[in-house]
Amino acid sequence: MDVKSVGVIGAGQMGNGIAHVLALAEYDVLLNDVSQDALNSAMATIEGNMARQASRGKISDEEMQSALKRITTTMELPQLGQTDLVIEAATERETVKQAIFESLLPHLQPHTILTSNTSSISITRLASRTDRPERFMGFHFMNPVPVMQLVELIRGIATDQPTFAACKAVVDRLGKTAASAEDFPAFIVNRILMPMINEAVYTLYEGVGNVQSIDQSMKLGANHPMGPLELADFIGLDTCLAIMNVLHDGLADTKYRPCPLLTKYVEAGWLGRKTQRGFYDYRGEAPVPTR
Ligand SMILES: CC(=O)CC(=O)SCCNC(=O)CCNC(=O)[C@H](O)C(C)(C)COP(=O)(O)OP(=O)(O)OC[C@H]1O[C@@H](n2cnc3c(N)ncnc32)[C@H](O)[C@@H]1OP(=O)(O)O
Ligand SMILES: NC(=O)C1=CN([C@@H]2O[C@H](COP(=O)(O)OP(=O)(O)OC[C@H]3O[C@@H](n4cnc5c(N)ncnc54)[C@H](OP(=O)(O)O)[C@@H]3O)[C@@H](O)[C@H]2O)C=CC1
Repeated sequence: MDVKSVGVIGAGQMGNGIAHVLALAEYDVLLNDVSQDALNSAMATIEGNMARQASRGKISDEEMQSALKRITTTMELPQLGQTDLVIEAATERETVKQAIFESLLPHLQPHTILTSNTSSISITRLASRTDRPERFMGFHFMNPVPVMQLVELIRGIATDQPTFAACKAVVDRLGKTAASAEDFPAFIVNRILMPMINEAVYTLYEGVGNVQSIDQSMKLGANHPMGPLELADFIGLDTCLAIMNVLHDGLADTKYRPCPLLTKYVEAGWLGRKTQRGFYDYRGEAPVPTR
């Protein structure tokens, strides 16, 4: 199937990045969120990121202008029923995702492929609640979407080959690299990355190091581009905790138990960059460690 139009649900940091790269690859994009503020700020972010790419000669001004014209925003979820491919990128909570698919189903064209950008949740289980488990997949971008090369493609137990091929063709047209992952909790990248981040929070919780020494150690000692706590703030501490809970529940192994300090930050509403406070405080000129 030839995908021409894509609906993106959730205009947070992932949804805006996904809309950005799809529009530059000449797909028509319909971006949806429950909040008009989120849609407005997503468009402002996309414009700012494209302007930076244009200023560095990565894209031309014409490419930027025509990409921006290809993105339409809407708070009306049913409108996305007209698209060929839907990528759900709303909050990492299974009940939220299920409710979205339930509301969207009556409006879908028969051929529309449904996908989720979930970081961890079972694709098979999400698919089983829809009318098209064979045309349902995990389509997992990495953050920041315009920069990161990888997209994990996750087949549910029922996903058919034409659906996989259509999604792989989209990844190819984006100029990104697809990695196939089996449908088990958190797939490949987060199965490995998130326990490392959780362990960094335990290292902080047990006083082995402070925020600065932990991040500096992993940057200078292991050549990571960001320290694990800086990366956790970048991803969102609510998302990190949600992924750890999926690993813990899904694999029933105590080695995945979320660090109580991670839970405490989330309960405080200190979710990282998106709320201006997490392991660092971002409200001043430079980030300041909170521990
Ligand atoms: C949780 C999940 O489900 C899965 C995940 O996504 S896990 C998270 C995966 N992501 C990571 O691990 C990211 C780790 N961090 C990094 O790779 C780097 O720190 C980074 C790429 C984010 C930034 O790199 P940096 O060298 O420190 O900063 P910076 O120089 O500002 O950025 C590098 C380039 O990316 C661009 N860039 C950064 N963020 C961008 C964005 N949101 N949109 C567009 N371009 C962006 C910059 O403009 C810059 O471009 P040039 O090379 O043209 O100058
Ligand atoms: N952060 C990351 O590094 C990565 C995240 N992901 C996954 O991508 C998804 C989105 O994450 P991220 O962008 O970081 O999260 P954000 O919190 O930045 O954005 C989520 C957006 O979804 C909106 N939303 C919530 N409910 C609905 C709904 N019913 N319909 C439409 N929009 C809704 C939220 O609105 P409001 O704020 O009003 O609730 C918010 O704007 C998650 O599944 C996450 O696991 C995947 C790869 C990397």
